[in-house]
Formats: sequence, structure tokens, C-alpha cells
Amino acid sequence: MDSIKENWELIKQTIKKEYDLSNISYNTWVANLNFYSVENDVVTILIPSDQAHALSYITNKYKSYFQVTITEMMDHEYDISFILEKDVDENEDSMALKPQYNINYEKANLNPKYRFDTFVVGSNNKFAHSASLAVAESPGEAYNPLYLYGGAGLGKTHLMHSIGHFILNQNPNMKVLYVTSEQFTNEVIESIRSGNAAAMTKLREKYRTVDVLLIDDVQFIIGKESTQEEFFHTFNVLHASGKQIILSSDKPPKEMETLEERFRSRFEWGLIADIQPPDYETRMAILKKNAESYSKEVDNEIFKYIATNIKSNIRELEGAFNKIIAFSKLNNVDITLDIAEEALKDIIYPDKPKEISPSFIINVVSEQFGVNAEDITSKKRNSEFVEPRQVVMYLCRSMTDTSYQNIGKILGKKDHTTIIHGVNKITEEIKTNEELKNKIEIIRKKINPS
Ligand SMILES: Nc1ncnc2c1ncn2[C@@H]1O[C@H](COP(=O)(O)OP(=O)(O)OP(=O)(O)O)[C@@H](O)[C@H]1O
Repeated sequence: MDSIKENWELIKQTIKKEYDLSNISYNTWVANLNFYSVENDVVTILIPSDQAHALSYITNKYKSYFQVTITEMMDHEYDISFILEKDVDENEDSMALKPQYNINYEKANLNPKYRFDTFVVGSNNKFAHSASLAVAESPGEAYNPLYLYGGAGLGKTHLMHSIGHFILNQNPNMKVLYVTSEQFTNEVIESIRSGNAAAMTKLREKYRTVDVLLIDDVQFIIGKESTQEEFFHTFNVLHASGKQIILSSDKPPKEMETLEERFRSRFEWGLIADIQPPDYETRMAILKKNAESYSKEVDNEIFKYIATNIKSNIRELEGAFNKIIAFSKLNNVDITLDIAEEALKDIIYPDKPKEISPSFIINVVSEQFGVNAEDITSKKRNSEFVEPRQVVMYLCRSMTDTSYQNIGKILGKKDHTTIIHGVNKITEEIKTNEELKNKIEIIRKKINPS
């Protein structure tokens, strides 16, 4: 049997083919991964040091691909572990710390794209950005809790993840944990439902032993009785022991009508920082930064067109740009102002009020499910893409006037019967599946906060 090392390039190519990876995904994430060792049936793979921020992303997304492919090719079961190149190069003494660093990164639940160096600072978010940096530099000391608030799609989540990455880079042994309030709620409900004391103890251990806890969209926890009670005690334990808490919400504490006084006072202990909608210059800068990963030159007029017409939500701004790119690729045309106008005609109506577009729905759903928008509109049948795709079908029907035929077209030329099936499937599923119902509710609020 040939060794894994000798077959390394073949293994990677097989993964590309079998899992239908685009050239961009393959070149960005897989091509640079090198074989390091096999010991006790564990294959260790080297990640280049300049991708340190992507360790947890690569592990989450590609570990199983490598495991299945290598096991099948070698006809022997292997486990997979990833290690950063720089950790291997360093001397023996410091190696003792490194495995912990890897584990901490994997557990932190951070999106590799959301870092300080990919965050554009403008007058709208300057204060929140400085406060986040201050907290990242001295967790537990500068401001505790840090409470970030602002409208939908303005960068709260991006800043939270940036703080997490920064802290882990500076303090590899710190335990950082990012969760959405939806994840937190589901875990609390699950451990209560199990009726098992050990499950509750495990949950408490998970949340009360971290050094940095980041909870996104905390407004969704407020009012949910047992979840908010669990959150309250977690908050107290962490705060009392000087651990850093970072929260985000759509409103400042004083404007949250149903917020009890005990929460309000705690949220106000540290620093409250708001993020406002971006001004024109910041919108242009974000669009240009976003376009850096696109291989072709884009005329400034296109950026101006988007930045002039989409003002209040950065998720929409990015979605509009992605839509123009997709439109030009699908129709095999260059990007001109006419093409941009055509591509965005369902988003930008010159004189009509803004409507909710299917592409915006796809964007929000993909973010909430943690998958790429292009996978939702692809033909891939992997289970992780099927459910979000059906949720898009369901929301397009219930939140827009788009016909079954058009939803089918938008979702990669699917037949209208597939769309009807998807819509029915979700309609039935949410009658019994609380978790999915909750998730869809949050997505709805993100799509249409009013
Ligand atoms: N200042 C910025 N620079 C670069 N990208 C940004 C900036 N602000 C937001 N974005 C991008 O906009 C998108 C939406 O941002 P994010 O998810 O952080 O918003 P949010 O405020 O958490 O929204 P929600 O309340 O709906 O969850 C993300 O892709 C994020 O990377």
C-alpha cells in the first residue's frame, strides 16, 4: 500500500472532485495544506502559519473530508488532526503550550473571515471599534461587560469575532467562547428537557469556566424564562471572577422594554457602544475591501451605484455586490452599470420603497446556518445545504411575492415542484421542531426588523 505522504496530492485532488469544491475554495483552503505525520492512526496535517486565523474554519469544514477520503483510499480507518506550521517549527519548550492553543481555537466557534484586519473603520463604528480593541487587548480589565448595539447587519458580530481572534492570538491559553443567543437558548432547553442533572452540570461547566464569553443578539434571550435565568447566573459567576463578557443587541439596555432591572443594571456596568449605519465613504470602502477577493477589476461607477442606493445595512451592501458578480457570471457578461442595474432591479427600485429580495433572504439564511450563499443556490445535495435551501424557499414564499418558478430559477434552476415540496416540508417541520421554528423566527427578524 502506498503511503499517505506519497499520495498527498492525489488525496487533495480527490477531495476537490468528490466534494465539488470550487477553484477558489480549493486554492484558498486545501491546496496549501501539507502532510505532516501519521501516528497511532492519526494523520496530522500542517496549516500554513498565515492561515492561523482559519484553523477552526478549516477543521470544521475539511476534517471529515480528509478523514473519509484517506480512510477510503488507504482502506484503513484514520483520525485527522491539524497543526499550524509555525507551531512545529518552534522549539520543544514552547511546544507544550501549542496543542492547547489549537483546542482553544477549535472550541471558540469563530468565523475566520471576521477579524479586525477585515473590518473597515468609519465614523459610524469608530467608537465601537476602539472599545472592542481595548477589550481585546486587556480582557476582563478594560470594560466589563462590553455591550455593542446597533441595527441589523451593521457589524456587531464581525467585531465580536475580531475580539475573539485577537485575544486568542495574544493569549493562546485563554478559553474564548462565541455563541449566538439561539445556540445558548437551544442548549439550555435541551439540558432541561433531558431532565438529566449531569447535562445541566455539563452546560454550566462549559459556560462558567471560560475566560471570555461572547453572546450575540442577547435580545433574543430576554424574556425566555429559564434561559435568561441561566444566563443571569452565568453572567454573575463570570463577572465576579473577572472574566470578560461581550454582548451584542439591537438596542441599548434602556430601550429594551421588557428588560428587568437586574439585567439593565448589569449591562450598564461596563461600556455601551453603538454602531450606526455607515456613511457614503465607509460604504465605498467596505465594497472595495469586499471586492479584493474578486479576481477582476470592477469600475468605480459600480461601487458608487451600490453605495448610493443601499444605505442602512452592510449585509445588503455585500449581498448586492455578490449578486452583480453572480449575474455577470451566469449570463457570461462583463460588469457594466447597465448590468448592475439589471442585476439589482429587485433590490433597488428608483422611486418605490425597498422590498425584501430573495437574494437578501439567501444572505441572511446562509449566515445563520453557517454555510456559503453559493452552496445554497448550487445543486449540491449534502444534508447541510438542503435544510437552509428549503428555509430560503419557505421564506421567499412567505415574505416576498416571488412565484414558485422564480424561486426555482434563483435557487439554481430548480423545478417548481421541488420548491413546493421544500416549502411544505418546512411548514410541516416547524409544527414540531421548536429549534428550527426559533431559528426561522430569528432569521425573519433579521430580514425585516420592523
Ligand atoms: N465595518 C465593516 N467592515 C467590513 N465588513 C463589515 C463591516 N461591518 C459589517 N460588515 C460585514 O457585513 C456583514 C454583516 O455584519 P454582521 O453580521 O457583523 O452584522 P450584525 O450587526 O451582527 O447584524 P445582525 O444584528 O443582523 O446579526 C458581515 O458579512 C460583515 O463582515
